Amino acid sequence: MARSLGRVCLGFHRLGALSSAPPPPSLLTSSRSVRTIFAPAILGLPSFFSKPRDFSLPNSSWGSEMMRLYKHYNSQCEVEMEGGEKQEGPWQRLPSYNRFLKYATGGVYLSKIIQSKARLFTRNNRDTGATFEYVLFFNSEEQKCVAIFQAGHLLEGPPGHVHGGAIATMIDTVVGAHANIVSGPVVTANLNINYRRPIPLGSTLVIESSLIKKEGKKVFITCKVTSSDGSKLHTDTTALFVSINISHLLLGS
Ligand SMILES: CCCCCCCC(=O)SCCNC(=O)CCNC(=O)[C@H](O)C(C)(C)COP(=O)(O)OP(=O)(O)OC[C@H]1O[C@@H](n2cnc3c(N)ncnc32)[C@H](O)[C@@H]1OP(=O)(O)O
Repeated sequence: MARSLGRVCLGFHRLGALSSAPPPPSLLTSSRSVRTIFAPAILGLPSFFSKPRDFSLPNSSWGSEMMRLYKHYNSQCEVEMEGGEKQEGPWQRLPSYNRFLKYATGGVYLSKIIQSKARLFTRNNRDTGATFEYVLFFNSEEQKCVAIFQAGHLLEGPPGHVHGGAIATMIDTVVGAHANIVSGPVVTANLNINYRRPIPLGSTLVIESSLIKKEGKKVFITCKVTSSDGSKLHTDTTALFVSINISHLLLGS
């Protein structure tokens, strides 16, 4: 009983933190200005009991293109100054965990069994490399987010190629993270994707989002999916995000 109460309290504590007044805490790896009011819940806060796995770090399934691009951006997250001093660079790697909010919409708590099993689906495949392998980097000066994405064999749609819904998932993940940084808690209101060329399974892709404008509660973002060398455009997207209060999700309104 005490244990389950503890879990509920932890849940409320998280939500309290999410819905509290600005300024939002910056809870990513560095103290720079990335706004992460939603991120601790979306990306999953470390539990008190075990060190969570950061899924944005390389694993053995990553191919050479994935590693090359990872190193390219990661090397710009921290730059060495004259005299060996290290400073934050233009890019920030966004850590990524597999837990999500513990609550369902409709104002009803999920059953304890479902709560304990709930996971962010892009980060929940035990067969490493089989589905979504990706890492996100954010550049606050340029207002750009870049994901490097390796599409695993279980994402098949048309024979040998990636399912359109899986591509949409990755786009929504990138533009969603971007909008969240810009504006705090948001949901996708509109995602308009043009599919230009099929994506072969196993490909490494670059997904790049750019902020167009923020207008009141609305955030407009564009996004392109290209081949890893940038020579092929696979999709282009416009997206609209709308800011929400966290109670919007709890009440299912
Ligand atoms: C790390 C992992 C990150 C993953 C991130 C993934 C993000 C997601 O996928 S979220 C899940 C998918 N999205 C959803 O479930 C959202 C469901 N929809 C909703 O909750 C609501 O319809 C919501 C919040 C979008 C809009 O609610 P609504 O009550 O219409 O908001 P409202 O305040 O009236 O509208 C705000 C503005 O947005 C505009 N707007 C709302 N929806 C749309 C739309 N679909 N198209 C164009 N404009 C829209 C309104 O016209 C209004 O404009 P203005 O301020 O100029 O009058």
